[in-house]
Amino acid sequence: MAFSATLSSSVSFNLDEWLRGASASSLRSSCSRSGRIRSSGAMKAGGAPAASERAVKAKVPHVLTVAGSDSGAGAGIQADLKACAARGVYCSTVITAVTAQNTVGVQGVDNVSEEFVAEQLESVLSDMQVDVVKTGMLPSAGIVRILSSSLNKFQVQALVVDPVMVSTSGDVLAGPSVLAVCREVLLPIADIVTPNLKEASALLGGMQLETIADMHSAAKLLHQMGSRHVLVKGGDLPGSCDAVDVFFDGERLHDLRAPRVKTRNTHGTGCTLASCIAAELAKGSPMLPAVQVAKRFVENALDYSKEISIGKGPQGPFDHFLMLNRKVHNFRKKMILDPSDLFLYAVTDSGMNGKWGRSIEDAVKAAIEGGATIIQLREKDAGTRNFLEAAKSCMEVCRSRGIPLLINDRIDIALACDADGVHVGQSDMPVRTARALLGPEKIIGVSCKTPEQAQQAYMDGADYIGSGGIYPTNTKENNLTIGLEGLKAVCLSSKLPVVAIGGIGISNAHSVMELGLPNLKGVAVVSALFDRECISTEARKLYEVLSRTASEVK
Ligand SMILES: Nc1ncnc2c1ncn2[C@@H]1O[C@H](COP(=O)(O)OP(=O)(O)OP(=O)(O)O)[C@@H](O)[C@H]1O
Ligand SMILES: Cc1ncc(CO)c(N)n1
Ligand SMILES: [Mg+2]
Repeated sequence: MAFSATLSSSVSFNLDEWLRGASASSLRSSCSRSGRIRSSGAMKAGGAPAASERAVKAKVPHVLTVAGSDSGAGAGIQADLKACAARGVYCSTVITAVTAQNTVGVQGVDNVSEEFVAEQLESVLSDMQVDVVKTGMLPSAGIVRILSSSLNKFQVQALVVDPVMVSTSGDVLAGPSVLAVCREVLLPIADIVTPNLKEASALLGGMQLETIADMHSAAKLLHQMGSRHVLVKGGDLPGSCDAVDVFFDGERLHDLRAPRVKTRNTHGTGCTLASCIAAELAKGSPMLPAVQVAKRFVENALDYSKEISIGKGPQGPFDHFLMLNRKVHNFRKKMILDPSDLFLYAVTDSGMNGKWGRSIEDAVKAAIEGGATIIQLREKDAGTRNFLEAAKSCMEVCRSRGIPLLINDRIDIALACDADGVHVGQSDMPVRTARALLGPEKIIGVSCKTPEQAQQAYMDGADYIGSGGIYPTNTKENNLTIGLEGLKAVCLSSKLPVVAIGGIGISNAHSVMELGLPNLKGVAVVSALFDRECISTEARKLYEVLSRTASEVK
């Protein structure tokens, strides 16, 4: 477990390997039992596994948390699981105590018996290849001793000790006898110990900790107790407008500063921080970057969770996955595409808006007013910053009117403004990659000219197909016109709903829709709306044509 001190100070650490995302297990092969990292030359001399061996099984970075359950799920085991999942690391759990806890405080604690903690440790460690062990609430001296002997029996890469003693609500989770054993058996084998101010003070026999200078002294003293690295957390430091933690590696002190997020939702920050450190170590990170990444993760999650409200007590949990405060939850009624949304599909064009002196938002508002059922922002000329600002405003316009908004091509803009989805062309981001980036609930449309492309779109997980150009158009250069025959071929072979696009307007929309093709759900238009003086009037007329044709075809 002497792994990380040498990692952070050793120049022989293989940075390339780490940047490629190598897990601790791959680093382990270059660690001797004493934890010294050999040079990459020595690694080669030792012989890398054959490519075929490496390809057989992908080792997943693995953290084992030995901690208590928090029924409110803000801290403890639950925070650890969420933190590791958010950082892309597998997390197994040995539960030491079950607490009845919420945002008000801790109403009850039931310790798991020492024998059963031992049994859980044996189950996990005898079977699974754990990279890093992280400890949280260890409610009795006996449990600490059992953990220590398990760690003796089963070697792991690193040990992260979060010496949980008191919950944020002030309830005691581990008494003084536990502290004494922690000092005696855990700190000497810890790669890092992460006390908050109260815990650091208690470990140091009641030392007063009120300033950053006090934290420096505490970090050095805790290092002398055997932990290879020390992080004294200053979340509770009075009168500090930054959240300052002090890191000591035995040689240098680092003040790690982050702006203090103004929020009540800080329950579980300590557990999360320690789990993130463990997760980064499991991926093969050296210690200081692991701590920096973990601290940034906590800051980011707190900032993102400022507006969420869970529980009636003074300290709420936060959201590890940065999902819960999305305004989308308030407005979005349907999560996936309703094919009827494709009926009158309006695609914006920055050139046309420029020509008519309109903002994108005004153009979008007018299109919706006239009956557009879905909007796509296709702003090929806009700079990223301006596009994002416009996209955010359009999102507000569309959300408040219940109309889906898609972004053409720019997955980054779609993510940044939380759009409903994207539309991609055959040479843009592949649908599968877009899906991986956007998640399962976003809408993805793809342009297809042929039945083969339509089949592929379905297999790749697209939600709809845009097929064209149906008629010649100036909006898209060098665009092959597939005509009504091409559209027919795509619609007949497609399992996905189709919207026709390219040169369609009031004069010819009827000819497209009267084909009555299965899966053809509507038409997409650019110039017919946006290159006209009154967008809403044109949209209204087009909507009428489409409705009339639809009822004729029925
Ligand atoms: N309001 C805040 N803004 C930014 N960072 C914070 C804030 N509060 C705490 N932190 C950071 O969160 C991490 C955990 O520190 P903290 O002192 O809160 O731990 P803790 O008391 O053990 O937490 P808990 O017991 O609630 O799990 C530290 O990196 C700290 O700087
Ligand atoms: C179970 C548990 N572990 C740790 C903490 C520290 O936040 C807590 N409140 N509850
Ligand atoms: Mg804590």
